[in-house]
Amino acid sequence: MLSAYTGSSVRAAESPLLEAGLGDELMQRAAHGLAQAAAGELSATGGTYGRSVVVLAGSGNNGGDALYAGARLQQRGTGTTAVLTSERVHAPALAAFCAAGGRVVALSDSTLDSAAARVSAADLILDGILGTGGVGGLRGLAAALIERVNARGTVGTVVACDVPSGVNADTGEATGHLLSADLTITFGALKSGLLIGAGARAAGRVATIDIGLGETLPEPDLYSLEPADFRHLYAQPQPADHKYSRGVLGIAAGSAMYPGAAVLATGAALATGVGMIRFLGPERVTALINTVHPEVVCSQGSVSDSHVQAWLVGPGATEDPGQRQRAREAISSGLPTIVDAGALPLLPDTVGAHVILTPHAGELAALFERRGDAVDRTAIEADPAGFARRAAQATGATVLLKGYTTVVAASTGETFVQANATPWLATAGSGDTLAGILGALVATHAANATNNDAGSLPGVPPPARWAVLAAAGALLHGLAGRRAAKRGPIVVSGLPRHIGRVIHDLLQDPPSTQPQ
Ligand SMILES: NC(=O)C1=CN([C@@H]2O[C@H](COP(=O)(O)OP(=O)(O)OC[C@H]3O[C@@H](n4cnc5c(N)ncnc54)[C@H](OP(=O)(O)O)[C@@H]3O)[C@@H](O)[C@H]2O)[C@H](O)CC1
Ligand SMILES: [K+]
Repeated sequence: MLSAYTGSSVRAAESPLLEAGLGDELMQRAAHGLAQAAAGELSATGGTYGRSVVVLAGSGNNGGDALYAGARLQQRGTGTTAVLTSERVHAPALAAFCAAGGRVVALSDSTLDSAAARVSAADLILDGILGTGGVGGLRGLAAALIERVNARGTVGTVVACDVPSGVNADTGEATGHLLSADLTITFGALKSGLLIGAGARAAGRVATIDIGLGETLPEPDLYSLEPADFRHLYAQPQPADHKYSRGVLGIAAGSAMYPGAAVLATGAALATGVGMIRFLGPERVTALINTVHPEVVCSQGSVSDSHVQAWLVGPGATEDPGQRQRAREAISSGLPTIVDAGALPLLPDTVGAHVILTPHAGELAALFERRGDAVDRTAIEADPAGFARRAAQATGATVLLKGYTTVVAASTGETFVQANATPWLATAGSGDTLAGILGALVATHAANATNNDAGSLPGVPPPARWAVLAAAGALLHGLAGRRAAKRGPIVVSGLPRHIGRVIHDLLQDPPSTQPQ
């Protein structure tokens, strides 16, 4: 499991060390790590000697890190040019850079175009314009430079120093022009903004350099499950198990208008592995489920008459009064319940953490609006972790917010971010399969909760266990999507096949499915 910290908390962790006079030491460690990583990138594409490197250096310590790293690369034989984007610059770092033989270009209206051309043609670019001290997107000459560079394109590798400049290290928000990185080398601790939203998209591969903050770091701001975590969270069948002890999932999904959502959610739940599924719905939908998934027990009955360990309600069930009634009863049943799509508007004022909401940004905006808290969808997309937390706190539920990166917030504040998905999963029916996966994980967990520790990870407090499971579901869904997309566009009804294969791979030691 990865732990990430806000830029502000890393700065706070640095401050006692800075007060103790260790500022230069920290910066040298950062610059060493950055130069090593940059040299590695150059070596992989033909070596360091004679290669052209451009250092984009802003006014603060981020520019200082990049200039010191540039000096080290120059000493290894690169031809290095620093483009200073501000009149202010970290003076000792610039002196070291010049002493190593680096060339310097001060950015001005008259040098903008030639500097942009140089950046575009460089073998490697170190982006040190802004780090954790940045406020808002790039401005002034720095913004104009990046706009021109993006218009020309880059031929070399872009390595971001700490964060891609202009990305908010706390939230991942990014406004204005941004130079997307191939690799981000971040210092002291992984920054939250590199895991979420625009920051995650701009960061490329991310590596963390230890600069000795160690004990001074506070509790993490965000967690992210890795493939190796999955087998500690998945309740594997035991020899004494039978279909009831494995967990029974109740599903009330689909309607005459949207029967397909029920098929997709049920198929994904079956592929995730569950003892039994009891399916409730109108006759037309149960007939379809019986045909497509003959192992499912179907009826037109009620929630209170169905003995299950967990519920999944809502996919494709928008207009159907019977399905709405079942959703209401499931939500108030006290059993773990996945509340998706058409069931979201039926949520009472407050629920417990065992109720897992699965909105996308538009559905979350509607949820806030129903509670008299008008929030724009784009605001949610810009700060998904902040709004998922706000929704979890307001409702008491566990909130899984779907998007390019999926965020899961526990009502107690612990937050998970999973960036395992592929844009190919942005297709109709994808959310229904995620809901099915979650339903199966929660039902098997509920059935197994007393005899194993599925759903608990060291370091994550027990109240967040539903959030951990939901994050595991997002991980599985994302990896299954990636596997499916290897053969081109995803056909969602074929996803269950990949879910099964990914589970098989994740349960190996070590897991053979790696994030790509
Ligand atoms: N503290 C340490 O010893 C270590 C820091 N590390 C690195 O330092 C950065 C954080 O450095 P800091 O100097 O605090 O901030 P930045 O380098 O990010 O730059 C802030 C200055 O940039 C200007 N600014 C702010 N917002 C913008 C913007 N939107 N567009 C353009 N310029 C902006 C502003 O200066 P002005 O003169 O313009 O007011 C800020 O002062 C951290 O990210 C690490 O890379 C190392 O980790 C080592 C230890
Ligand atoms: K940067």
